Amino acid sequence: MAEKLLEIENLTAGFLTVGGTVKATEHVSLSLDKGQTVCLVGESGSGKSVTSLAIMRLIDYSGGAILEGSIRFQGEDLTKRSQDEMIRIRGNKIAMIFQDPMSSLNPVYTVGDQIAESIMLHRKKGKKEAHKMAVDMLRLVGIPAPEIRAKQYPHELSGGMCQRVVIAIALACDPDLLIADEPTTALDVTVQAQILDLLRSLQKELGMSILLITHDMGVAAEMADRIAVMYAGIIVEEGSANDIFARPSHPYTEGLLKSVPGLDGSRGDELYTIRGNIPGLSQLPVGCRFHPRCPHAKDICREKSPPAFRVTEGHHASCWMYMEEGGAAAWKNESKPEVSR
Ligand SMILES: Nc1ncnc2c1ncn2[C@@H]1O[C@H](COP(=O)(O)OP(=O)(O)OP(=O)(O)O)[C@@H](O)[C@H]1O
Ligand code: NI
Repeated sequence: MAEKLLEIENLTAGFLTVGGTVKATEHVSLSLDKGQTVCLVGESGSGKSVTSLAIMRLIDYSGGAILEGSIRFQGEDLTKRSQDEMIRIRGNKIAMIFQDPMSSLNPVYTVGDQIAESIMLHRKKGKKEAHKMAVDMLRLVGIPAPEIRAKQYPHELSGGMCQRVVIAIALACDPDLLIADEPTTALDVTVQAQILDLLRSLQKELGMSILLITHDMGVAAEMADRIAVMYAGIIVEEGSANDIFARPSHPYTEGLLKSVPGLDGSRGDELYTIRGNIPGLSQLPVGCRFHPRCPHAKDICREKSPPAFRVTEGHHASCWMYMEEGGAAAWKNESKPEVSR
């Protein structure tokens, strides 16, 4: 059995607003094994970042709170830790990188200084050694002429290089878990592919686990061992990447796949868009949250929220079509002809 690193159970997190408490994630369960990459995928506003902020307990600082559930990391429940204890965990065992590399770097310090700072803080090294290690880190993340680059400021580096520096800073503490929230969204496609390659090779080399947050199924296809699809604050489908791509079992997942060129086997000349928009937190529909946009919605979908049904071992989908045997096949047949093998 693979070793569990992170086990989120029933996580509900939300914000206090003038109109009362709004829940940005509800009953989210997700787990990640040692060395694994799990992708959390969904449209903008689905609650991906809130989930990562909850894991890091940074949500407490953005006007939010964990309302229910547990987050077991290496066997301890992070929801029960004090912020002082979290500071140690955040720096040393869990690292996080964000979408915009420029805003994560300090413009007035050289990149070498910034990496060295992180090394001094987390690895208790002296200044000289930390600077030497910073150059090694720059080399590790694939920056050419690292000795020279270390003495430069962020504005002297390209966006892709800055993101490599941000990754170096995150890895300076040798984390067991790296949470990457849309790490390549701000970068152009070629650089994006390079950064994803880098993350993959670093993961192999360092053995860390990655929770990768993305709205892009193409990125998930490249990176994920497992995929959790999030919609309006809940996980609507979860399974191995192979299962999700071979047999997307929630209409929302299928919509996401159809909207990416080439992923569903089509040539991508006629791209699909899921009709409508994701609902706001204060206007969540009754029943299945996806039903107003779902091409297969039935009466029950408008009335009751579906539980997670088992599609196959380790693959679940929260869609009423799974209630009756053969139901899944029923909606699949409406939208796609049977593939003969
Ligand atoms: N500080 C906050 N106060 C109130 N509501 C918030 C706050 N932060 C996020 N939300 C709400 O929580 C919901 C989920 O937001 P979240 O940032 O997790 O989405 P996301 O899936 O990461 O989207 P994106 O792809 O745009 O980053 C949204 O409806 C958002 O408006
Ligand atoms: Ni986000």
